Amino acid sequence: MKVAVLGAAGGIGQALALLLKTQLPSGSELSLYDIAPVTPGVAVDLSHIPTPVDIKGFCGEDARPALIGADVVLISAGVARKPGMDRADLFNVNAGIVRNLVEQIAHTCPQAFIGIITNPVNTTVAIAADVLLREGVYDKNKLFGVTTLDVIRSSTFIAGLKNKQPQDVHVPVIGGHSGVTILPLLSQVEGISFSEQEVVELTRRIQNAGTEVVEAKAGGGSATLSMGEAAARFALSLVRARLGENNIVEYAYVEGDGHYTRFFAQPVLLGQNGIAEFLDIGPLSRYEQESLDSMLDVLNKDIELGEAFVRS
Ligand SMILES: NC(=O)c1ccc[n+]([C@@H]2O[C@H](COP(=O)([O-])OP(=O)(O)OC[C@H]3O[C@@H](n4cnc5c(N)ncnc54)[C@H](O)[C@@H]3O)[C@@H](O)[C@H]2O)c1
Ligand SMILES: O=C(O)C[C@H](O)C(=O)O
Repeated sequence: MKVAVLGAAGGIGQALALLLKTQLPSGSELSLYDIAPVTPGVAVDLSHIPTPVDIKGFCGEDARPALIGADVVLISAGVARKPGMDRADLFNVNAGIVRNLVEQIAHTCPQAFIGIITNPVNTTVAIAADVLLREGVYDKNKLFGVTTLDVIRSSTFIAGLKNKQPQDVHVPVIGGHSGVTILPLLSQVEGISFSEQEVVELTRRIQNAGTEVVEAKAGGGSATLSMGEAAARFALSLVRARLGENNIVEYAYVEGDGHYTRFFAQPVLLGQNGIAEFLDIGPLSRYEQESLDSMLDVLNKDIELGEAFVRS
């Protein structure tokens, strides 16, 4: 099993690489790529950790040497937010980076599962899909926008509020990955009930959690360590599914049946060939249904921006 991380010298990339070096199954290969010249050194550094995971680092303009034979590719290459910006402000730089890297994936490891972390995820996933489509290798069951950070944040915040163990609190988060498009389904959290005010306040906190980190870092970037953990969890689920483990369900921003928008974060059952089944989002409360209805315009515009970028 070979996992490649593109953007591996960055804040997320290094945290993710560390977690993968220590948690990938025995015999796995970890391939680190970034334009930054430090990247081979990051790999040498990690290689001194005594785990049975082989690791190599690559830098420069050409990602292909890092991608040869990759089964799973995670993309966190690109710029991150500073205070006062929203995720859409990253589009101008990150759209081109994602397009370029996905072109190289299409030519080098077209069968790989691809997890897109680079923001704005609502748009970069559409870019990735249409690049793969243009190259004739798109399989919608193998492309994922990584929204796991919204899921783990929700567990943390609710556990804190309700005095529970975070690992026991499971929260579906649907829609997309920015502002109002992030919709936690608090009505589906088992064993916990919320007042109307708690629902409104928790939903807002989960939607603004990225900004909470950006402001706390005061110009030093956005979430990297919690995202490293989230991305590792998601990547390890992809790896386990690809190796044949059953019953792995994750939430991710994927191209489903288009019932809401072309891409939508929803639960998916993973299998050896990617998404084995697109699962239903389940019953919604009135508040959740109204929130869902009112996010669709925003999400559609984010997606159209990505589609137009690839067409241009
Ligand atoms: N999906 C999510 O939930 C989520 C969460 C947090 C951050 N993010 C996003 O992830 C991205 C990365 O964040 P970060 O904090 O790691 O940023 P960072 O600046 O620390 O790291 C980004 C890395 O990308 C590299 N890079 C830039 N252009 C490249 C290219 N063309 N090829 C290869 N590497 C390239 C840089 O050299 C750098 O090492 C941002 O867009 C951020 O908004 C997404
Ligand atoms: O908020 C950001 O810009 C980074 C990331 O999308 C997050 O949710 O933390």
